[in-house]
Amino acid sequence: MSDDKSIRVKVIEVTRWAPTLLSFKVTRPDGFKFTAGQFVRLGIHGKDLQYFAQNHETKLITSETQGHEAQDYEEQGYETQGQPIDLDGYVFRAYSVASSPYDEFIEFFSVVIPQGEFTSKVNHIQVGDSLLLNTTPFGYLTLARYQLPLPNDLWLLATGTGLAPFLSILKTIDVWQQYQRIILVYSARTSQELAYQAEIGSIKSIYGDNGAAFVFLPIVTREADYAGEKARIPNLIVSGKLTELVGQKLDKERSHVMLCGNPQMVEDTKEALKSIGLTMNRRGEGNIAVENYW
Ligand SMILES: Cc1cc2nc3c(=O)[nH]c(=O)nc-3n(C[C@H](O)[C@H](O)[C@H](O)COP(=O)(O)OP(=O)(O)OC[C@H]3O[C@@H](n4cnc5c(N)ncnc54)[C@H](O)[C@@H]3O)c2cc1C
Repeated sequence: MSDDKSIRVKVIEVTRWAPTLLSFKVTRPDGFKFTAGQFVRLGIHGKDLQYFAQNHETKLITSETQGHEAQDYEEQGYETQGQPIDLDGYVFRAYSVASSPYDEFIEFFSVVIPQGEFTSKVNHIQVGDSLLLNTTPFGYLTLARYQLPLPNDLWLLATGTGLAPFLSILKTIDVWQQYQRIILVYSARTSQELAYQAEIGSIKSIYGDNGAAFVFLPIVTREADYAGEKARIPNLIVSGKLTELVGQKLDKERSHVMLCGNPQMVEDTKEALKSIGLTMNRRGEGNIAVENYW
């Protein structure tokens, strides 16, 4: 099995936020273009990861069936770019791009599911490892889906790694020029799992200076002594507390809303938004756009 869209990319940076949460940057394939908010398919194979080559126990499990060690791939190199790659044994998953379309690298923000076929391997990635990136970008969680004229406010509501497409959107200059206010609501289980806080803190000054006003509302759902907001996003909408916390009304006339992450949160939030009069976006019209992660 092979395809000519998958390109070998090299891991150039890994950041660990929490035991089950990490980000990684990979080299950007020549000519690879995407729109902020889109996702790609990433492929992983234990033979391309140094950990599996070095870890004796795991090597016993993987090497017999998977053949090569990471070193072999260093030697075969990344010059396989553009050539069909044998995809046998690779596990592919959808991943939103977290980096800006203008960046020279591509960044991803990943959960680790201990029994997950893909992420149990991603958990061990190190600088120098390689992954496959299918260079066809997918998805409509992008600004292009909305018809002009745009309303005043853009609400970006994320749980967990559902933050990724919004980071990419916030790292474009257009979004800051097209809206008057951008509100990012980011919910995680614990404060440790609220990743990218420093980056979010400086994002407006880098990409949106003189552009839209920015409100960032971090929320945790499972940490009893967290000093900030502890609530679920749908409840905040229905109770009207979101308006109070953000200082801005979420309404049909002036808001676009994008939701991304946990399907239950997406479903409940959609219903909460509909209950206050917002509508799903179809063919450019309506307020709400969504992306489910599983
Ligand atoms: C359009 C799209 C974009 C995606 N973008 C990302 C992304 O940017 N980052 C990312 O980590 N994942 C993303 N995912 C999910 C990703 O494709 C995988 O499901 C995830 O990496 C787990 O893979 P796995 O093989 O280890 O486990 P899987 O067998 O795929 O999933 C096992 C279970 O883990 C849970 N799960 C899956 N993904 C997540 C998650 N992100 N957070 C919390 N629990 C989860 C679900 O309960 C799922 O049933 C995206 C999915 C879709 C459809």
